[in-house]
Amino acid sequence: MTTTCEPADTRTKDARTQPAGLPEDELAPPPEDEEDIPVPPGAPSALLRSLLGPLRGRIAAAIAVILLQQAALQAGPLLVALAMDRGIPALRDNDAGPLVAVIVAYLGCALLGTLFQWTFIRISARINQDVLMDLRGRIFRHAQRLSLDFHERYTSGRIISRATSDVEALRELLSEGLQELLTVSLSVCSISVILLVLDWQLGLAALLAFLPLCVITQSFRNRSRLVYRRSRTAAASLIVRFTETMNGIRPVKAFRLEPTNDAAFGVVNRQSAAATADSLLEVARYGGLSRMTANVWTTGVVVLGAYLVTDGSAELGVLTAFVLYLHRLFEPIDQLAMFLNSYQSAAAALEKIAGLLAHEPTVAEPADPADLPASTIKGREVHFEKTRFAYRTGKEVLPPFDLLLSAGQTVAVVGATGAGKSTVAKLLARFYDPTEGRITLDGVDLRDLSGPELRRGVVMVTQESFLFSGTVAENIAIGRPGADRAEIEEAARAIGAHEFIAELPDGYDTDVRKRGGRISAGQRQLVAFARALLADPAVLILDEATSSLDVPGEQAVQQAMRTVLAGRTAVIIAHRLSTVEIADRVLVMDQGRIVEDGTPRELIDRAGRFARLHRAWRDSLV
Ligand SMILES: Nc1ncnc2c1ncn2[C@@H]1O[C@H](COP(=O)(O)OP(=O)(O)OP(=O)(O)O)[C@@H](O)[C@H]1O
Repeated sequence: MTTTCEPADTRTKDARTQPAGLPEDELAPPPEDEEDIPVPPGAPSALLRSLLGPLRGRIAAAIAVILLQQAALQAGPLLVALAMDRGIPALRDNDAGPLVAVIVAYLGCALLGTLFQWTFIRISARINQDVLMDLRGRIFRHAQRLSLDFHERYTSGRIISRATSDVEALRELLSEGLQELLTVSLSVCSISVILLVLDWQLGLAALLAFLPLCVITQSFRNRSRLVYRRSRTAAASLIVRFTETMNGIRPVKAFRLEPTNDAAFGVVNRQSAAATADSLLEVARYGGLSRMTANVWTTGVVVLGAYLVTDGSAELGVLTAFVLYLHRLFEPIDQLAMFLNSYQSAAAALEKIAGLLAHEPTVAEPADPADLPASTIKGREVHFEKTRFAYRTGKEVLPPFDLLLSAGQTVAVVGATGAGKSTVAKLLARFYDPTEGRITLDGVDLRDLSGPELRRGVVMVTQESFLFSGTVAENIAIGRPGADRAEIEEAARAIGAHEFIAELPDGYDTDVRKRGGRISAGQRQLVAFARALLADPAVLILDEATSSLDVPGEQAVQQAMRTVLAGRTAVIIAHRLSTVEIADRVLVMDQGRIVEDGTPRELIDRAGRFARLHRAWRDSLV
């Protein structure tokens, strides 16, 4: 029933600006519905603040250490100037003292610089790890909290790309970019001050270079922002295509979809490559322009310096230090380009992560949860009161719908495909909330029940009987976390699953591997029933698998159903009419309405829709 609603074309105008050489329709970013998740203004910066806020102390320590490292580093050329203008003249007068002092100071600074650099890397590595761990945890927790309607349109691949490739973009910024930014800004500030102190005229002439450099940087930022957004979208599309294909590997094999998928993957792969190439082109353009500006400027300053030295208004040692400092001033421009590269990529990633984290679940936990009334019996009364429901994108599936199920009743719901059977079940399991009206459990609105209370109240066993990676025992224990081995085995025995589990290579400790590859569909259903039996809910919903089992398998499942349903209120979406025989009541649905309602016997005698279905089924058995 899971659908992926991909709007026809959500490309932005800018995203359609493609580089030459590849066909335009291929390079357009794949249609994505991410525009459906608006990013509230300020959300990315608020997220960043909330991530860095708790680490304020360590960040301050990192900045202090990098300041000290810069001081040690920038002292180098000053000491060279001192050696040339004071040390060497003193040596000519047979006084080696000043030169030796300068050499010792130079070596000391180099040693301290290395030490501070090492300390900074240690502190910043811990900050990075903490931020990334926190962020990954938040994405995982939030994605789990989000409602089913969200997951139906925001594919799992996209969530994975938020938690992997987007977090990776942030990691790059934090682990390399931030250090570069701190080093570059500190070295630019300290060198600027030194240059002005050494010679204010030359210093001013050198610093004027920042005017054209700022213009070039701003233009790079504006141009690259769009390219990086495109690049993040393309990276997500790659992961989406990958996960979708691997999740659907069985239909892929069954329909020999490999060539078609190869072609489709090739398109997103090329889109991603083109986006990355565009971003690198921007970096190269920025790096080239800024370096050329810096070189032209350095030449001009050296010419001016040479003139001042000839004029006698500057010393040669000062000009030498100036040239060394100028080299250091402009050298980090390449680093700045790399920083801006990681910054833009991380900003686009942070925007997408912030959008996901700001999205609130539509099926929310109640602020003031209510408890279910105490009951002496296992089952509870279920009441759909004037319930209407429409999926986010579609027409109304349930027109005003009223249904009362008494406690302990086993109800089978039948009807043509698309009649709304699963929708009724999913509303009762509170996967969605009704658009209008309410659904109550012993008179309490499902919306007022807390998560744990709802889990005790209603459990749904879905068609796929999904098994998580882990052992068979762990899969059964999902029904009641903390259940001991005896309880797990008791549930399996009651369901009739013990025999086949005992025959598995490691019995209950057999790893079912991904999607229970090692056990059959019927056995998977039995494990799912044992899980439900252990959960012991008041209301159990079974969305019966459509796959036809062999006769012994079907009988085993029928028997297991009787055990698991005993005493509780049960709703079975019945795809096999044999299942209906264990029901007290049958509902026939058509276009979201109940068109027949009665015991199986009554409906067969009434000669209506169910009777016709039943007759056809009986005839097919002979
Ligand atoms: N997630 C969804 N988003 C939008 N529309 C949906 C969604 N799930 C179901 N529908 C639509 O709601 C209607 C009822 O679907 P539902 O799955 O409840 O039918 P059903 O009786 O259970 O069918 P089946 O026997 O084939 O499982 C159908 O028209 C279907 O297309």
